[in-house]
Amino acid sequence: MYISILTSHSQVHSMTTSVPVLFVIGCLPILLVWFLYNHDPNRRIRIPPGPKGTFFAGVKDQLSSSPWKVYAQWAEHYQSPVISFWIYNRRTVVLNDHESVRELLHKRASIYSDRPKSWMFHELCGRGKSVFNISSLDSRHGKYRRLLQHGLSGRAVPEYHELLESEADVFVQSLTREPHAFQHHFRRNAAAVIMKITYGYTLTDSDDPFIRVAEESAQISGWALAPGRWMVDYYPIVRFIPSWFPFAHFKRQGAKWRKQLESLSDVPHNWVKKQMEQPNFVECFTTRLLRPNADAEAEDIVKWAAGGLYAGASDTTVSALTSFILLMALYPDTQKTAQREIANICGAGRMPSITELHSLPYLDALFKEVLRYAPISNIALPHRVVQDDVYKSYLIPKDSTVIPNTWAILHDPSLFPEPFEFKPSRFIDNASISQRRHGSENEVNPDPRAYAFGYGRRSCPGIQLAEISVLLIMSRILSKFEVSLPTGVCAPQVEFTTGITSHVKPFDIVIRPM
Ligand code: HEM
Repeated sequence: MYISILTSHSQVHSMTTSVPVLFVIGCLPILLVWFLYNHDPNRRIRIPPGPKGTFFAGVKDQLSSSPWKVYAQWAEHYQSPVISFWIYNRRTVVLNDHESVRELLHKRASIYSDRPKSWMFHELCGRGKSVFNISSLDSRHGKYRRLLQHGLSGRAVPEYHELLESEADVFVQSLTREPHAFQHHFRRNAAAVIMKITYGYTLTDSDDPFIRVAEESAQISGWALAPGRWMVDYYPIVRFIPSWFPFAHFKRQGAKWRKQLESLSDVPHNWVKKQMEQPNFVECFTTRLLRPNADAEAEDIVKWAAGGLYAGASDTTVSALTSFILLMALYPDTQKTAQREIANICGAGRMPSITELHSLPYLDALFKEVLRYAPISNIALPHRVVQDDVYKSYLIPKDSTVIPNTWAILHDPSLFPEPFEFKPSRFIDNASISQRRHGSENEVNPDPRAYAFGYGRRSCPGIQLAEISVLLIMSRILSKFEVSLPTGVCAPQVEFTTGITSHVKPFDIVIRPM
């Protein structure tokens, strides 16, 4: 009976049209609940807001030479410190405030400490194992960190005091002879210290063959890592194009750079091994770790960890010291206050020893203000999140590149009142230095080192060495030289270079021995 009713054509027709209608009507309450749920701004989990960009390139063409400023403007525009957008096919999330950075990069470091993959640099150039680029999921990452922390820890750094002091003396002599070449002297000082610590190698002159090797590697790495330059970084499928193919220039270039980088990184390592065959070789980071019968893997780990030291140290302290000396010319009162403090504590005309540096609170504040005002790494290095995560009402999708906007944090007026003023006294006025070091969340003028040296499991392992090296050279300059603008020259606008490490753009200054 039931079947016979259904076989009637008209009845079948009316049934087939009414079923979907009934279905939709039945679903309406569910759809309504879904709509309300998803459009309730308090409950909806959504991707952080941000500009859409174009279909192919995303926002790539909207990023100026100072992307950190653009990110900060977008954060203001979208009224959200966490913003997101596409650069080509890569989801990028920028953290513009200290709260999101602390919560995600520090507290959830186990999932936010990976690096985004650069197919050109990591795979084609074979640099995926480098300290800076290795994946946090690779067991080598932890091994590198342990070796570096051991060689650069608070206990290890005092072993380098003698070296730092004697190289600081060389620096003072060079600056007295050629004051205009101050940047060159900063660079030589940084290289001499790190080459001795890492390889036990004594620098000959500025045209030293080891320095040339290191600079060449850094230059090639810069080209291979240039954001937006290599299509293979965004569309990795193209890596399968054969090298002979007319449009496969990137593959031929990658293979060439791979060979060059391999032989360059072997130069200092093989030199140390040769030294170790001599009875009186100089002890250093590499010799302490190389065991006589170490297997190839263990030796390779030491080689890469040592390579990370030069890469980390060669340009960063140079940037801090360049900013410092230029700012001294612009802020003579600050310079005088720091000079008075040194004269009071160490005696007029005497240069502080390394152990005296900790009794100079104004110098310490000056160092912090240089790091804050002119961050060396405005956007640190990019991190990658390895799984989907939810922060407040935002979904941070797995594989997003996560960029901490250190510049925005260090210029946030709620953290650092009058952020564009250069004012070292901000770190002395309210509380003692020790209280600030691990300050509370809502503190005003917190210690900028918590941001300037990066985040989570990727934070800079060289912080202690960097700090003492920079403070020492600053103190030598302040106690032996007077820095000023040339007579009759108005104070120039402070501008910054772009790149992984940022510098204050040089302008004319006069450096006179006192
Ligand atoms: C004032 C000087 C310095 C500053 C401001 C600085 C800052 C930084 C920053 C921002 C990062 C990236 C952190 C992140 O990804 O979150 C970093 C990483 C690193 N730095 Fe430094 N650094 C300085 C000096 C040094 C020195 C002297 C060394 C070595 C002796 C060094 C070795 C490294 C290494 C090996 C890494 C890579 C860490 C990793 O990816 O696991 N840095 N540094």
